[in-house]
Amino acid sequence: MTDYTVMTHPLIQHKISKLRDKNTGTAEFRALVEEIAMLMGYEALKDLPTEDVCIETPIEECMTPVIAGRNLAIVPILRAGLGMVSGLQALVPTAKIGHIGLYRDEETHEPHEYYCKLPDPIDERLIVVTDPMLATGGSAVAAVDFIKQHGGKHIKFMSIIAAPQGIERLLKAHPDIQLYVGHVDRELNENAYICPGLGDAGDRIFGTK
Ligand SMILES: O=P(O)(O)OC[C@H]1O[C@H](OP(=O)(O)OP(=O)(O)O)[C@H](O)[C@@H]1O
Ligand SMILES: O=c1cc[nH]c(=O)[nH]1
Ligand SMILES: [Mg+2]
Repeated sequence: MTDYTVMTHPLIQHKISKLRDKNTGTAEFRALVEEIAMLMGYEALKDLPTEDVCIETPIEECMTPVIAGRNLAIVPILRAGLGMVSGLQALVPTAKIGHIGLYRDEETHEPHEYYCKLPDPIDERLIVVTDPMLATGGSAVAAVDFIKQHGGKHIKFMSIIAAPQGIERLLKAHPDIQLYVGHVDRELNENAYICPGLGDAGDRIFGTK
C-alpha cells in the first residue's frame, strides 16, 4: 500500500469516538464532523506554499508570509462529504467548492454518479476531496476518476473513518494522491459497512433515518 496519513491527534480521536456513539444526535453529529474536518484540514494543508509579501503594520513595513500559488478547491462527495466543507472553508474562505454526487447501490455496493460540477479551470488548483467514510473505496475511486477526467492533477483526499480495503483500493487506483484519514477501522461487514464505524454518515448528518 502506498503511503497515507492517519490523524493521531487526541482531539480528533476524541471527537471520532463521540461520532461513533449511536446516542449522538444529528445536531451534535454535524458539529463534530465540521470540527474534525477543520482539525484534519489544519494538518492536511500544512504543505500549502507561502510567499512573502510586504505589509505595513502600525509600527513599520515588514515582509511576511501569505498563502501562495494554487487556489484551493474543496470537492465534497454528496451527500456526506458536504458535512466536512464548512470546517475547511473556515480555514480557507476563498476556496472554490465543487460537488460530485454519488450513491452506493445497496446490492452491488458500486457507486452511481448523479451530479458533477467542478470549478473551472481545475487543472492548476489544489483539490481537497471530502467524504467522511471510505468503505470499499468505490466512491472515492470514482470521484478521483471524475476529477482527473476534468483535468484535476493535485489531489488530496480526506476521510474521517476508513476501512483497510478502501485505503488499498483508492491508493492502488490513484497512487499519486495524498490520503488523510482520521482512523483506520477493522473491516467491512456483509453490507459493506465499516466496523465498528459510525453507521451511515449521510443519514446521521442530515437526520434522514
Ligand atoms: O467506499 P464506498 O463503499 O463507496 O462507500 C463510501 C460511500 O458511501 C457513503 O455514501 P452513500 O452512498 O451512503 O451516500 P450518501 O452520502 O448520500 O448517504 C459515504 O459517504 C461514501 O460516499
Ligand atoms: O460504514 C459506512 C459505509 C459506507 N457509508 C457509510 O456512510 N458508512
Ligand atoms: Mg449514506
